[in-house]
Amino acid sequence: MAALLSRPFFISLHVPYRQGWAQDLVNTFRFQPVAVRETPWVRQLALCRGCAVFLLNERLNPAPARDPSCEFLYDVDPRPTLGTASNVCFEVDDVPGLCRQLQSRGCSVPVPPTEVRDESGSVTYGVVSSIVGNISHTLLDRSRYRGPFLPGFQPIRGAFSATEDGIEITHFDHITYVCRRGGTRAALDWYQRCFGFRRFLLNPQERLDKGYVLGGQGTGMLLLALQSAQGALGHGCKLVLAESLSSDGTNQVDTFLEQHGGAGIQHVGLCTTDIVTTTRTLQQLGARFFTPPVTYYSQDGKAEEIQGAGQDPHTLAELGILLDTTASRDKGTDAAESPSQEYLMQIFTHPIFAEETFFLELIDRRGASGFGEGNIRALWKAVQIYMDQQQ
Ligand SMILES: O=C(O)C(=O)Cc1ccc(O)cc1
Repeated sequence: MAALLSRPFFISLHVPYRQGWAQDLVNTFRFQPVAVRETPWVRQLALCRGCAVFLLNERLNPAPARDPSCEFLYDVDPRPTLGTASNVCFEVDDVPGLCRQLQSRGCSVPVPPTEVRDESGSVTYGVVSSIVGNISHTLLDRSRYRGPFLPGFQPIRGAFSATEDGIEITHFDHITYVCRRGGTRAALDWYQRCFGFRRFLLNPQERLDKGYVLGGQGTGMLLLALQSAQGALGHGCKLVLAESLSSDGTNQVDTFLEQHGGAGIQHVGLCTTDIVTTTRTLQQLGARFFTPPVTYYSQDGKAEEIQGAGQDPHTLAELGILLDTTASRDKGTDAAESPSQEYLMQIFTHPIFAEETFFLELIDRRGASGFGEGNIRALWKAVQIYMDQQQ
């Protein structure tokens, strides 16, 4: 029996010491610090917005010995020389059973099932390595724990009130991986076989055997999408796998591989219920977003498409928000044309670390559970323009 995985409980970021990323997530994106674990060697800070939790990990001092206080709890150390998002934690019922099953399928389990407890109860976790780059998955059973976060962490109270500050972020919508060339199929098979994820079509144009190919052969990228078995209920996890098809190595996927030093998590989609207000507030706080090419809003029928969806083309153009009505509702692998009132809106931040690697996305789904072909093309072009300007 494959595991039934729900939305990630947390996504772990590992950052070099004193680079200020925690401050950025708190001051610019208004993630709230909820719990901290600090030893002389490591600092782990849980930052939360709605149900989206980032665990920000910093090594303060080189580990002198194999002692638990030198290690990151609920994770493995990817030993980064640069910022990286490397762990996605899923809550599961039976950690020992799932770890045994994964091991019998040939998976590496760097942290075997381990119990951690404090006065509020106990949790069991294990960590399994993904076959994609530096990614690992923490499998966690919190059912016996009553504390606010996890044992080993101290709660932080009253940092600021996250209510009614104009930022409506509810949960992680999807996680997009960049795979090495030729690696997406193997990643697809691994997540299907080991975690019971199911393939879904990004939009009605995608062919099941080919995947979604963006741009011409030799220039673009290949995308494949998966969702966890609970995805159909709207509480699962969506994964998007991207691979470069370019022959000259100058696109955003190749740039990620080069600057990240291999495959890994490229971006995380944060679900919002009000993308216009949230984007405006975040821009005022200093967040920087990719602006789509000017031709995006003037292309044939775009203004009508936006108006038909009940949105204002001027507002979306002013903020740089993309809107797409081609993203299909979840119909498994037999996606059909979706009614026009279903649509989604997206906007992508600039990379949040010093390198052109990891970024965030805001996504506002209005009935559409796929991904917008026009939006992905627009992001692709916007990033190409930005990268050309950086050179
Ligand atoms: O639209 C999304 O959120 C995706 O996840 C698709 C995607 C994948 C890779 C890119 O470099 C850009 C867009």
